[in-house]
Amino acid sequence: MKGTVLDVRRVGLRRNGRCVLDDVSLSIMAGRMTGILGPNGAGKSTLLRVLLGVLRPDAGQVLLDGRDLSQWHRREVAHRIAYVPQGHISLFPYTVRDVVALGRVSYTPFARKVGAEDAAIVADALVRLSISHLAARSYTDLSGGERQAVLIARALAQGGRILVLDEPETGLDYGQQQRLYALLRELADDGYAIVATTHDPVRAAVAFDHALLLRCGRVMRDGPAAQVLDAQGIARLYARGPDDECTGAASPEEIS
Ligand SMILES: Nc1ncnc2c1ncn2[C@@H]1O[C@H](COP(=O)(O)OP(=O)(O)OP(=O)(O)O)[C@@H](O)[C@H]1O
Repeated sequence: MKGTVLDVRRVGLRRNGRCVLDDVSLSIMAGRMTGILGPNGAGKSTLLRVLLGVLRPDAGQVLLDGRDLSQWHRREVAHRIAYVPQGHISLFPYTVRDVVALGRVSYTPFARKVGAEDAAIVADALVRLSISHLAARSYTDLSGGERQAVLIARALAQGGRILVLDEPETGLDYGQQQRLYALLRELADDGYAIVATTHDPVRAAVAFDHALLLRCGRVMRDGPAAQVLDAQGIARLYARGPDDECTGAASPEEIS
């Protein structure tokens, strides 16, 4: 499909003998914000790890720019896909500039210091996130929202055009969430492919272009966010039911 940068095709994955993803397909497209939603244990984080190439599917495949993800060198993947973890707290009091510079590690030969070009890229990322004033501050002293901005700056400095975020709004107040989603929209409008898990279906219906609803490792719905996350879709996604223990799964439903 035109604009597809990551193509998840009928992926299945077992962990410790348990099926955690079953026949999951999803197209991640440039310029689009894709949300992955589902109850606890639905397989959202597992799917993100498959997208990042950290977990390899047992069935199906993931194509990055048309080539199987497992065939790419890790460094090449790092230059294309950046991960923004959830509520990350560093144990070391690195400065904000140093944390963002970690995005350049895969470009820097071993033991070489960050060069002038890397420093300029780091500075640009700080400007983009409006956090240049924090550059010399210790990352460990920042608020949750500031840390989130730093991690997104690090992802931008990494140079990839695919951003994968794990529950990015966690711990942010309403205003910070609004600003976060406005920023992600700006990035998508600039051509970035944004893919994020979230536990907020009401916001996701408005903020995302596309949504994949997972239940028990299977796709329950997949389509335009506002359509799949209507009242009925949300109710079905989070309803208690016989598949609460994930012994069965809802039938997939295509919405276009
Ligand atoms: N290493 C593992 N071994 C066995 N089962 C696992 C392993 N990792 C994850 N699982 C199971 O896979 C299922 C999906 O987990 P996952 O973390 O992807 O869910 P999630 O949708 O991200 O949940 P949450 O919303 O709670 O973060 C869960 O039932 C989990 O217990």
